[in-house]
Amino acid sequence: MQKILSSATHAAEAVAWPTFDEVAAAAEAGGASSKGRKQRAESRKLEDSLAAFQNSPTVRDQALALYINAQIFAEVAAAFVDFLRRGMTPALADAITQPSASQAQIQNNLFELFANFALQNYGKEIALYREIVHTVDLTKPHLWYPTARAFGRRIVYHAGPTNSGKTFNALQAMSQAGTGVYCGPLRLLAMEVYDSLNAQGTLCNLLTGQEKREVPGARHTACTVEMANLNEEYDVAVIDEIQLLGDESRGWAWTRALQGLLAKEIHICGDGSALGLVRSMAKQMHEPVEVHNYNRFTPLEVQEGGLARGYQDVQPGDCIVAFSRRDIYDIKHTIEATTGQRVCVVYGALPPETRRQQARLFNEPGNEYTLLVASDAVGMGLNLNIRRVVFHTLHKTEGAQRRAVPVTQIKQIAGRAGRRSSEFKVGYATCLNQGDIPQLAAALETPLADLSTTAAGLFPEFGTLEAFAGQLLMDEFGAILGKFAEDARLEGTYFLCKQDSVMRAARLLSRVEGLSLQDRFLFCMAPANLRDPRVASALLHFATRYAAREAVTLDMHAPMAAPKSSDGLMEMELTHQVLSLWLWLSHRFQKNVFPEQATVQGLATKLIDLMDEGLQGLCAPRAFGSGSTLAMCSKCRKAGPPLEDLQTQNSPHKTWMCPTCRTAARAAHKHGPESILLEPDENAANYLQLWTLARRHGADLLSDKHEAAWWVPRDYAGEARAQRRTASVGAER
Ligand SMILES: Nc1ncnc2c1ncn2[C@@H]1O[C@H](COP(=O)(O)OP(=O)(O)OP(=O)(O)O)[C@@H](O)[C@H]1O
Repeated sequence: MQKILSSATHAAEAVAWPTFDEVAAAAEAGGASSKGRKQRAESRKLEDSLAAFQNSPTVRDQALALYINAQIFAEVAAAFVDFLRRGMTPALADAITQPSASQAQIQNNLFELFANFALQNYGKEIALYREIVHTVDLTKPHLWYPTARAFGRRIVYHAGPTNSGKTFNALQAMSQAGTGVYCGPLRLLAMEVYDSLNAQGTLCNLLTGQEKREVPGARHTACTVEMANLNEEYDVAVIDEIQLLGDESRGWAWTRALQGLLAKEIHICGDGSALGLVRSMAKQMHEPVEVHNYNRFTPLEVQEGGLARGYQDVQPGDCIVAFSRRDIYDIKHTIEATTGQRVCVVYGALPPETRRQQARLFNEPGNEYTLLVASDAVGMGLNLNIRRVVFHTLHKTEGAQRRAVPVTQIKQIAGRAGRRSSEFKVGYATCLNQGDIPQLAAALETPLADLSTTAAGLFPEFGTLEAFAGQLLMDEFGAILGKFAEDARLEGTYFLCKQDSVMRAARLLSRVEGLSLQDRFLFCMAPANLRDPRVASALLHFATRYAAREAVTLDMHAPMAAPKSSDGLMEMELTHQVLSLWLWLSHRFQKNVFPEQATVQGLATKLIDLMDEGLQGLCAPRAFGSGSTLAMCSKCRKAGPPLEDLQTQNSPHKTWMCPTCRTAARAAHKHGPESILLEPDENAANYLQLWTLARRHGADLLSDKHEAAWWVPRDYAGEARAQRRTASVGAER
């Protein structure tokens, strides 16, 4: 502020400006002199100058430096102009209207008077806003962890491509230390580390959002990064996949761990793209960074040509990567039907235990499971005996957008081929379609140094939000969060993580009364796929019971039998998600409010067993055996039933179309080519209402009821946000 006040004295040497005290005394004395009044009445320039000051965006911005925000500026500026009119001495009128001064000079001088006026008359409002601004000052998050700053830490960055031994070496350092913690991006990875350390004889606990396994005597812990305990002291901490600092939703968890862990040595593993960012964060923290560079153990080669005859050309050891659940099962079906080989599946919506079980089946030599079909979830964590990665496509459909798979992800996924611990000494990568291969080759050739993670994510801790809310006197959680995002001050190194899912939960729970701000914060932070109405209604139900001070029990029973179809399996995946949500909450609220945790855990385990069993039976090769030629959708080119099956149905059509494309074509015919696929993702609470509405408007429900998408006439789109939904292969933590 000092700077602003003194800057006001540059201008208008020609006529001396009265001081603030002189103007205030004149105003106090009961008004301006008659000359002042006369001049005020006569001089348009005087009024124009005052109006220009009051409406100037520059002045408005300058006022922010005085902590006069946009909300109160109009009021303060109007009161100030009124004050000037009351204190309009001839000297002041002359100064404002002097012909030799520019508008900017006059505004500068007026600003000095304005600053004094505001400080004297709006001190309380200014102090309040100053506090708010400081609460949301996210420019120096490393200062949020004073104990860590005083701990004398050292950062060791293990940088290299996939399959180069980074994690192995970091874990060696951790297991050899007296105490240690591993912070991983997935539950599955935390479980792998927990298992392997315990198997080696280094006792290790497991801590994820959903479970806590304490091993007596353990001095090491494997956890998911969000669960990192910043109050515990360690000799060595490992933070895996450090480039996820830049993840738009979860980046805050890596930033928090990197800045807040109390460990003498922080070993971070990643592809090297975050090195620059980590160096600059370390500089702020005054901590040294030591870099260990790694090279891949085995070569990785691109295979030209793709799969000439489609999935009939797969070979044992192949991992096909697709980006939607529906594609994964279509491919599994096609391969099993045409080749007679058995296929394992791995995708994010499967519980981690099931994914590990599928990986074990695939890795085990001598069984019939020689192939794997996976989503991008395969890119991290599992040790797999993959010879070749085959990309089904290099585009992902997210919401309404079709986007190229990012280069870092292509590298990470393709890098799974030819793992050191596997039997394959060279890894290969290719694409189903030959046309995608140049994109694949270019991605794999892109040097890691060219990919940089430029900013780290942040998300407010509850305490910060609470202080902010207290000052605003707001109690609607969604509005508080929105205002926080609006007012947050950030600088280049940091960004505020996306809040979509938290906001969605806030809207869903907005009518539940009886939740404290902290309760609401916890319910909204729970990892839950609220786009699914069943999960959304479960969250609503849990919060409502909790708010009514009733025990939050689960009225669920384990299914009697393993699922027999992909739909049946999806039902179980959803049930498992609800159980996971309940377990996550049960670890954060009192045990008596979420009772019988062990029973729910048991139910989840039973469900996982049934899913494992179901997956083994699912899509077993049908009687028509291998070698059948499958119909191919004339639009999307997905495989369908065997051609001979279609022929026996005396199908009059020479071409075949899959149910999705058929529905789309029917919708285009009925509603016009402009018809669109609608998904009500805005607020899961009104899902059923939208469904009813959409049906009433004649929308066509897609064949897969869980995909919750409808083709509707374009003019219906105004009633809800239209967006294409992809099946959830979602990321899990
Ligand atoms: N020195 C070693 N001795 C024995 N096995 C090793 C050694 N280094 C690495 N490995 C094995 O090689 C494989 C790849 O190592 P690691 O997982 O550490 O690689 P990474 O660079 O972290 O890869 P990613 O990022 O893909 O996980 C693992 O199976 C690991 O156990």
